[in-house]
Amino acid sequence: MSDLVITNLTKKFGHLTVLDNVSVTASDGQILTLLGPSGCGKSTTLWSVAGLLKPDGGSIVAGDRTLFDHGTSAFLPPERRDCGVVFQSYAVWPHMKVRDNVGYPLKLRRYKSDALRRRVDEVLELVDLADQADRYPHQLSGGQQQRVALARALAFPPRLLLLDEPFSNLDAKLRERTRDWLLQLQRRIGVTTVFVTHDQDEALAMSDKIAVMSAGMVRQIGTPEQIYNDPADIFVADFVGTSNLLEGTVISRSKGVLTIKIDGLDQAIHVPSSLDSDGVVVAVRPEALALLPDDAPSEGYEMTVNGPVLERSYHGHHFRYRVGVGEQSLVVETRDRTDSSHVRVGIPRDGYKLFQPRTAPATKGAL
Ligand SMILES: Nc1ncnc2c1ncn2[C@@H]1O[C@H](COP(=O)(O)OP(=O)(O)OP(=O)(O)O)[C@@H](O)[C@H]1O
Repeated sequence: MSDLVITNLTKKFGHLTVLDNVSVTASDGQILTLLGPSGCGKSTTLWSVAGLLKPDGGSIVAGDRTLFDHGTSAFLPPERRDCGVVFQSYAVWPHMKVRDNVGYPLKLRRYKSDALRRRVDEVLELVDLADQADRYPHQLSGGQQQRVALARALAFPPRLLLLDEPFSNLDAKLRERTRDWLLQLQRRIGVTTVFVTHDQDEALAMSDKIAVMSAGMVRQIGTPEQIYNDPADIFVADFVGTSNLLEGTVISRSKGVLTIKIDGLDQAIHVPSSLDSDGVVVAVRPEALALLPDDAPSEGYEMTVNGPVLERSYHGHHFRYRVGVGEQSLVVETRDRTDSSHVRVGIPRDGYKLFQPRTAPATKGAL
């Protein structure tokens, strides 16, 4: 088992910089998730850790072993890194029985047949596939094949478990069950894990730590709660979960308090902030908003806005309303039902965050 320390990792494909000084760490036994949109460099980072790609700069250290260090030209070949890798496509061998798939890495390491059989049985037990050992992959469901891939990754106890979008091919229900199951298993064996996904729900549910990436860079590193509740910039606020992003203009500032006019509304709000830009974006989660009667008092809220209900839909555990705010709109998610065509939306004091427009870092304060 190992800590993982990735420092200033850089990778180019031709002129395209795919990783731009990526630095991130995982403590022993943690699940570190690389989260970001397609093409942001998640898999390139993971493959660099596995040794399937050679970066152009930086270093990767796992425990007391340097896997890669550009400075000293160190590059440990993949077969000596002891990484268990699981890909989205399972990549199990169709012509081999389950037990032979799982035993393959042990065969490569010249395990004697008794020890090999014992370890294969042990790992199949671990992934709940003991009764499938003598079947072929095509006789198994997608979820079971994914567990064969996982068993193979765990057969020779890895220092690092690397999971590249492992649930993508599973349907929604199975995906959720497999995710819960994998989380429990990871906790039991305690192997340091790097998990790649573009699915924010998966990232929030699975991780000790999330690194949000975009365009080859790490935008924010934090616990799931930190990432969700205190996003560092608009990109993170928008990518992780749903955020309303209301654009506004600073009309005056005095002693650390900004007066802001939300575009399209006459109304001004006064908020403590050290932002020095002329424009601002108010980011607020749909579930943080309150839906009030049109004439409700505004006390207790930082801001209330009145507007027409443009859309409404029912989602089982909540209703979702889109409320017009001048030219903009706010999505409100609440258990409260209303049939009114015009409502008042309350934005609570600790329920929003101010950003400079685009990608500048956020001010302190809860979202
Ligand atoms: N072998 C390669 N040659 C050229 N470009 C590549 C190669 N591998 C990846 N890229 C490019 O590098 C960028 C990052 O790819 P990467 O697979 O790491 O992204 P990702 O975040 O994992 O995306 P996805 O979720 O779609 O897999 C992409 O623009 C991709 O097209």
